[in-house]
Amino acid sequence: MLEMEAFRKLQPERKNDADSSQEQIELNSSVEMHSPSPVCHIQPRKLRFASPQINEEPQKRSSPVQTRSSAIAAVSPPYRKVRALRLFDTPATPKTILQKSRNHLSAAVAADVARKSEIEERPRSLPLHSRVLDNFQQTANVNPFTPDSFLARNKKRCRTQFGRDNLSNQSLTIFLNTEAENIEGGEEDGNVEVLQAPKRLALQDTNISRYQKEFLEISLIGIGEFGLVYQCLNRLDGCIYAIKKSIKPVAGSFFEKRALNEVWAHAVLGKHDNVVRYYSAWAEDNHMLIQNEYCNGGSLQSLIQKRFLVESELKILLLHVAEGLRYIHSNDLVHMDLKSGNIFLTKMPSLHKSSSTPLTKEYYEDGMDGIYEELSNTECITTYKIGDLGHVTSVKEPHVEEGDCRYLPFEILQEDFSNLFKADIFSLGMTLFEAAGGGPLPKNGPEWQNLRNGEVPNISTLSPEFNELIKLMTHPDPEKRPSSTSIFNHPILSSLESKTKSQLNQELTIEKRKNEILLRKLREAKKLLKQYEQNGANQTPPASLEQRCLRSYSRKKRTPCISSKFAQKTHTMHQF
Ligand SMILES: Nc1ncnc2c1ncn2[C@@H]1O[C@H](COP(=O)(O)OP(=O)(O)OP(=O)(O)O)[C@@H](O)[C@H]1O
Ligand SMILES: [Mg+2]
Repeated sequence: MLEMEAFRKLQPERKNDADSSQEQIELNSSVEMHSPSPVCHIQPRKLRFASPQINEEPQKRSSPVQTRSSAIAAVSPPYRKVRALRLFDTPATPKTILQKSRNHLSAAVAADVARKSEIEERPRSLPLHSRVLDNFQQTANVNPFTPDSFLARNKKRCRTQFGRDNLSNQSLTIFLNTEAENIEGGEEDGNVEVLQAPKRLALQDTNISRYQKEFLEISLIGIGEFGLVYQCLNRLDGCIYAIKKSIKPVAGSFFEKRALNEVWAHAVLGKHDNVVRYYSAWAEDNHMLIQNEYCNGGSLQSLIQKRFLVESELKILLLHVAEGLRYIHSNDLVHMDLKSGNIFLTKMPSLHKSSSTPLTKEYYEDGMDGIYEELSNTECITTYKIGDLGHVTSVKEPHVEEGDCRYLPFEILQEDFSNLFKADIFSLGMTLFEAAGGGPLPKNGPEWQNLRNGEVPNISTLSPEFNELIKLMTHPDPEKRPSSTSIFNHPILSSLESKTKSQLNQELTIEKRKNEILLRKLREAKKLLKQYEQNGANQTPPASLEQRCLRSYSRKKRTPCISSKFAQKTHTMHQF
């Protein structure tokens, strides 16, 4: 209740702090833009700001002997974002990462930055190319989510220094090993201070102007708590991308860490079919920009706002997201903000049109209507992708920045981070429940508690097995929840799991191509037959061809809608 009280108190404070223009867009929610008439779906969610008094509050932890259900009942509402602010003096004047890292910048840089920050409150762009900073040019971040970075696990943040032209994996590994050894040695000597790990490269030092030069902005497609997302065309490669631009300048603010975290996570995880693909990231005018794959189907959240998913669709959603999670978890990372607003859809036409002559009306009139229709129909294959990796953290060194409380399990709000994989499973269970029509999900109160007490209501449109699986995924005991791998192998997905999605896609494509080839052959054969008919009875067609064509023709006549059954259709074609 204290937290709720704090939350209420904070609302006006937050409004006062924000300038009026940014107030319009700085929604505590994810919003998707729909063209041509943009509609904003606002979802009140995360608490991001807190007063100093709250930070001073002693942290409330449940007694270890307290039962889970009574513990759940004791906490309401579940807003815990205040924890994040313990790092800072006040929300308005955070001890910035930039300030903290000054010791590690060269004297020239430090002096420069200090002078500039005195002059102006808001950090200014310092283009990379306009600065002559030898030390700076030899620095680079080491992504903390890569396996290499674990070699230097003692380090909280890394900024490495190595030869300009030796930026290979090998040199990086050597560097990290040396660094780790140095740190160990330093600890033995009791001289940890001297050997303290360097801080990361600040965004302010990497500002570069790319957005206008490289991209053509098409439209604003979404507004989140952290960023504005634009659909952009790359001027050079001609492809569409989603570019997420932080709403505020992040350099030197609390959000700098969040922004870099998202980039680091994307760079490590953006190579799976069920995770939004990452292309590049840069700092511009102290804003963070992330160039990602554009998902043309929008978010699951926007789909749910139009209609709920039926069980067959939910199975695909479950399969895809479980696969994405399996991949994330296999890297010892966790998402921590899985929800319908952070799952995106891509829709690809299932028909891979060949370069051959397209089927024409003639074949439609020739009784090929079913096949014509089927081949002309560009049905879409939906792929669900996990996006918004801003909360990703490593299970080995968790820095948990809690996501949306509507999807979070109780143990996370209790700061029990012992089984973070299962926290993602809980969030996925809640997402399925919401997508099936169980929403809108509560943010607090008895309903919120019931959902975390194992009392997830049955959804009448779902099979008992699917309802059971949702219950298992949202079980109050994290140990009882299935892992991403066991969900993937669950009997409910057995019909889908026997072949992977890409295998099925490939098979479908091959079959359709075969079909097109056979249709072309049929067309050619019919042409020949017509020619023979026109040339008169004196010209006898070769016996084999005549036989083949007639057989096919008669079969086609008997089954004018042969396309309705794919097997029947291919059987017919194979008569050739
Ligand atoms: N790759 C993408 N393709 C298409 N649309 C996207 C993409 N990324 C984001 N969007 C749109 O932008 C919205 C906000 O994106 P995102 O969730 O990444 O921002 P955020 O600021 O991190 O949000 P949050 O409020 O969840 O922290 C999404 O809900 C979605 O509508
Ligand atoms: Mg989001």
